[in-house]
Amino acid sequence: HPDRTMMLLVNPQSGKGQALTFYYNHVQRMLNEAGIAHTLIITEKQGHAREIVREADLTQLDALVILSGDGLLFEVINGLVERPDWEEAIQKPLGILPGGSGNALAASLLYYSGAPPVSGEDLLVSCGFLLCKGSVSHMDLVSIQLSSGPRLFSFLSLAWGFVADVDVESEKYRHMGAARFTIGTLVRLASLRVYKGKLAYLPASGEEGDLENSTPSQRATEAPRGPPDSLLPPLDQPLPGNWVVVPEEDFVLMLAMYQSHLAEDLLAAPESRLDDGIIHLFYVTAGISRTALLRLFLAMEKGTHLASNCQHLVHTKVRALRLEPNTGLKGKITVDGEVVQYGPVQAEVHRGLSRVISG
Ligand SMILES: Nc1ncnc2c1ncn2[C@@H]1O[C@H](COP(=O)(O)OP(=O)(O)OP(=O)(O)O)[C@@H](O)[C@H]1O
Repeated sequence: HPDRTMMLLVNPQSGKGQALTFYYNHVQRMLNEAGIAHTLIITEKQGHAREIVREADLTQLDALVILSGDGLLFEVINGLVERPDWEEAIQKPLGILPGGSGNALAASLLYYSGAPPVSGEDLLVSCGFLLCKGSVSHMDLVSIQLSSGPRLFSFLSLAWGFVADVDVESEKYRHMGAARFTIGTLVRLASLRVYKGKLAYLPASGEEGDLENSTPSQRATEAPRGPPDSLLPPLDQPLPGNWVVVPEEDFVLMLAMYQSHLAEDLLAAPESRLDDGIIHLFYVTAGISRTALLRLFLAMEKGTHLASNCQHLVHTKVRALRLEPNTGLKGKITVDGEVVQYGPVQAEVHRGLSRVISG
């Protein structure tokens, strides 16, 4: 009898297109030796994993594991939340084996475990060990409301401006693996620009309190999937008085992170923990020089960017935030690295809503 049974979803196209090779070279043997039975599912197209997870019988499974980039896990999480039994389904332990080009969650899990940082196939093997050890932790999810469409549940990041542009534009360098972000950053630096918008947040310190006379901020037409947002008024309504409005309206980037790593070699939020219930909000205001911005990104490899005392970089811990970009100007917003509708967006952290195998 196997000790555990898992569903393993593999995106053969992720990263440099080596995920299946990784499976046959490393993962299959590791799982067999650890007594973990697994059903291998090779995803065929975008949205496939989401469909499978929405319909799957989860009762016989101990975990859902993906061998891919962060994009596939985003689909799995949102597939779970869309189920009528979402409350139970979102508790199903998730596992991640890095096969993509970003692999931010995999790198974050290794970092939380205290092991020294590694990348590429070494990261895969290390994450394989964490998976086989099998201890499970809670993981924060952040609900994301856009001006239309259902809520999204995010485990990694919400980005606007420079970082979102690099994320999207560097897609074409995917075959380079993790180096894609370095190349993308250099290319974007050459055409550095300002993004205009309004940013506000609810600080993580002090009195939070749920919304008084809580107006449900989910649209009435939306199926009630996922926990309600208790800190956010509807997107078109004013914010409560305990929110902080950022005085500047000219930005180079906004990045909200809830894991430590933005990519394998980008330690963006060194203080972040899996289930601390905190969104690390970073923004860089306009006026920063190209050199200073480059220096920040280089420092991020070691996670020392916050010690650099850059006047244009602000870091604060929040429970919720709202961004209203000036939509007259072009720009991009990404959630866990996936592009979403450009326009007003707000987010609220749901502490420990999901569970992940963290070793
Ligand atoms: N067989 C497939 N062909 C094309 N796209 C797929 C396939 N299977 C899944 N996808 C989609 O590809 C997208 C990217 O996947 P994923 O994020 O896992 O890899 P990646 O982009 O290489 O990695 P990263 O997000 O780390 O950069 C996801 O939206 C996923 O749904």
